[in-house]
Amino acid sequence: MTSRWPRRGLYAITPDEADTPRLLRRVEAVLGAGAHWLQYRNKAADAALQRAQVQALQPLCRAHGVPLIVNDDWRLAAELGADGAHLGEDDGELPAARVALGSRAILGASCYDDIALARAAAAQGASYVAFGAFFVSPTKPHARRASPALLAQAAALGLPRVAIGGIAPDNARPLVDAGADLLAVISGVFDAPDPAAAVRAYLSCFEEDSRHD
Ligand SMILES: Cc1ncc(COP(=O)(O)OP(=O)(O)O)c(N)n1
Ligand SMILES: Cc1nc(C(=O)O)sc1CCOP(=O)(O)O
Ligand SMILES: [Mg+2]
Repeated sequence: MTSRWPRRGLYAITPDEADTPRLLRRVEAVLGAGAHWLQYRNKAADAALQRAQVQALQPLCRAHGVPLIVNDDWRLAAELGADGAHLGEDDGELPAARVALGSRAILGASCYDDIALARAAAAQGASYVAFGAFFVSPTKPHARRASPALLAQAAALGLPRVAIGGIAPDNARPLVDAGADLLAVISGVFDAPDPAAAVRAYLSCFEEDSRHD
């Protein structure tokens, strides 16, 4: 996984969008502006719509050289040949997902505010560990909160560290400074008045020479 895809950057996550042509237009703008990874997440869609939307997103992601990661459902990811799956605490077992998806797939694990979960996920074949929420999330206002210190603690795992939860262009840089490799964002990108400009603002947080001291 680590050699095929970028290890740093913006990890855009789709909003709950029922209209598939509109979803594709929204995602196209975000990938065209330089987002590095895409997660398909639609908590409001039934299984048929999820399947159709993953299939619709696959050629778009391929055209942009961006991996498509399916939220929650590793079986769907495996069946459709997606680039990976993201699992939270209620989404099944990482070892089974790893076997089904294969060694080259991206397998993400939610670790919330818990370094022990991250150590266990790494031992069970996760490709990255995700911590959050770092700020109040408009998408998930009741998400448990994580401290940036976790990002430094997780460095020893040797896996990309993903930060999520209420991340905006103006609060993201301290997370990158604390060790976040990928910023995972829904509303800050897709609810922005200009999503492409928002993507560029997040990407600037990774630029060494634009760093504020
Ligand atoms: C990159 C990333 N990190 C965390 C999550 C949250 O996963 P989960 O806790 O399973 O919650 P839902 O997304 O399923 O509501 C994620 N999806 N992506
Ligand atoms: C899906 C999700 N998981 C979280 C966690 O903390 O694990 S926070 C979150 C929502 C992220 O959306 P936004 O960028 O709009 O805050
Ligand atoms: Mg989940």
